[in-house]
Amino acid sequence: MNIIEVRDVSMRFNMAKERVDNLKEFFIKKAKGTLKFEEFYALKNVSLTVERGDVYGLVGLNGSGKSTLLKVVAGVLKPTTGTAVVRGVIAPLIELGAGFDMDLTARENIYLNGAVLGLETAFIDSKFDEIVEFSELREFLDVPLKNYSSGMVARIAFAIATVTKPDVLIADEILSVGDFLFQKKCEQRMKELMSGGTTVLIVSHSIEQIERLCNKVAWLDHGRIKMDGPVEQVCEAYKELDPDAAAEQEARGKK
Ligand SMILES: Nc1ncnc2c1ncn2[C@@H]1O[C@H](COP(=O)(O)OP(=O)(O)OP(=O)(O)O)[C@@H](O)[C@H]1O
Repeated sequence: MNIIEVRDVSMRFNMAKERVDNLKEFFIKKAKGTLKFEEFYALKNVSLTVERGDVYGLVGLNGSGKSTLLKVVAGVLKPTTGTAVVRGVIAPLIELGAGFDMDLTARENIYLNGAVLGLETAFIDSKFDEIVEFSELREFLDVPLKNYSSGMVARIAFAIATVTKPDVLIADEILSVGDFLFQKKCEQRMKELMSGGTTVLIVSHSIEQIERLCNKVAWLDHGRIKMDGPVEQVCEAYKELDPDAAAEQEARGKK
């Protein structure tokens, strides 16, 4: 049974061709019709299916469209064409700090972020200690999040998102900002969730991590799926990527 179905998704962004320094200038140019945009496709005809229980990895060079695809699956971005369907409750860990207010303390943010994820206050009350234990940040609970390091924010975000046993966990590189001990702990919790039936869609630049965690992988290249399938096969091919060929291809793409 497919829990995630992405069908023929393309995502177009309009990129400004010239620099506009302020809002006033933007509106004047807009009113005059002199704003120039260049269309850019971050994703082009992407289709993929994730089955219940899969741990699905996305790999690809910088700018290949991995985060954009995760955002489309999480419903944060509406694709220009195509559809993305997820059958179940999603816990998105997409952008560090999304769903947090940096001026509030960690304690307040646990409730705020919980509410953003649709959790009841009574449920957060009952899980509060578990979240704090997992993130190992008890002594910083009353410190505003703006004074946290990125790894500390990731700890809180991961602890809240995984306290619910979601149907689908979507994680974008967020684990990479945690130290190696915390990464281990996150992987352990992900494995627990997976054995409880959670499906995982994860982006990582660590091929070792992808090989350790995933059973299937898609390799994105300039917004298209270059290859997908069993983890060994795709990772082997991706690791073979010749840096000179990649640079040449990159240069051709920019022309
Ligand atoms: N909101 C946006 N407006 C314009 N262009 C965007 C926007 N978001 C992403 N892009 C462009 O889309 C392309 C794909 O970006 P994306 O963040 O999905 O890549 P990625 O594979 O996750 O890269 P990385 O490995 O560097 O995180 C990039 O060229 C990026 O500049």
